[in-house]
Amino acid sequence: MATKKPTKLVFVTGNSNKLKEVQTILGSTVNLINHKLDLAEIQGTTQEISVEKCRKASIALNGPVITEDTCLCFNALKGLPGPYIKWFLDKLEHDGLNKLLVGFEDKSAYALCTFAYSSGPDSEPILFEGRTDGKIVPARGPKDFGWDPIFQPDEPVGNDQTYAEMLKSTKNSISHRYKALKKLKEFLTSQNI
Ligand SMILES: O=c1nc[nH]c2c1ncn2[C@H]1C[C@H](O)[C@@H](COP(=O)(O)OP(=O)(O)OP(=O)(O)O)O1
Ligand SMILES: [Mg+2]
Repeated sequence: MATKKPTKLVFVTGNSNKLKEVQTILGSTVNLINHKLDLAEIQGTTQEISVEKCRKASIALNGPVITEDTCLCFNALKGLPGPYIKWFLDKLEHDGLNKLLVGFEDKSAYALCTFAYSSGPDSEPILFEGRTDGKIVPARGPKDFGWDPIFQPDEPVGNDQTYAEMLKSTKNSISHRYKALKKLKEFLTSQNI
């Protein structure tokens, strides 16, 4: 039997760090093509935001696409900033995000990744979620990717490092993104895409 050609997938994102992680996690099974577009993001639930963003990307490119949305949710704040973390991070930075939790004993948080796949402009996007629990801590480690320095995941067991301090390979084995991609990959395989 001939070996299957790598799946060709267009990933619409303006974030090069996301792209790098997705490429590393998917490896050679998928021929990932990046289309850089800064898509407008609506307000609403994570699911609504993800569906709309993917729909817009699929219409813009007139073909099959994947998009990805990342939330950072503080339990003491009932899940906020959630999908709005980009703007909170931009204005408050690492220190300000820590200060949001000063009045709370509960520093727990979770990172939530949602991939959306659309087979074309007329199809309904399908979502794949991955979640990693942890806590918000004062920034530690390299500052090259978003809120990585202030998020200390509960995994691997006994972990005391932030995402930023970890080896990339460790982050990519337990991250919200890894877990969502695993589901997306299973779906693509099952659909022979
Ligand atoms: O693993 C991560 N570790 C640390 N920070 C992260 C991670 N993943 C996303 N981030 C940041 C980027 C942005 O500040 C916000 C998500 O916003 P989000 O709209 O999903 O990303 P984006 O606008 O940068 O790229 P896109 O063009 O794919 O929408 O959290
Ligand atoms: Mg965005």
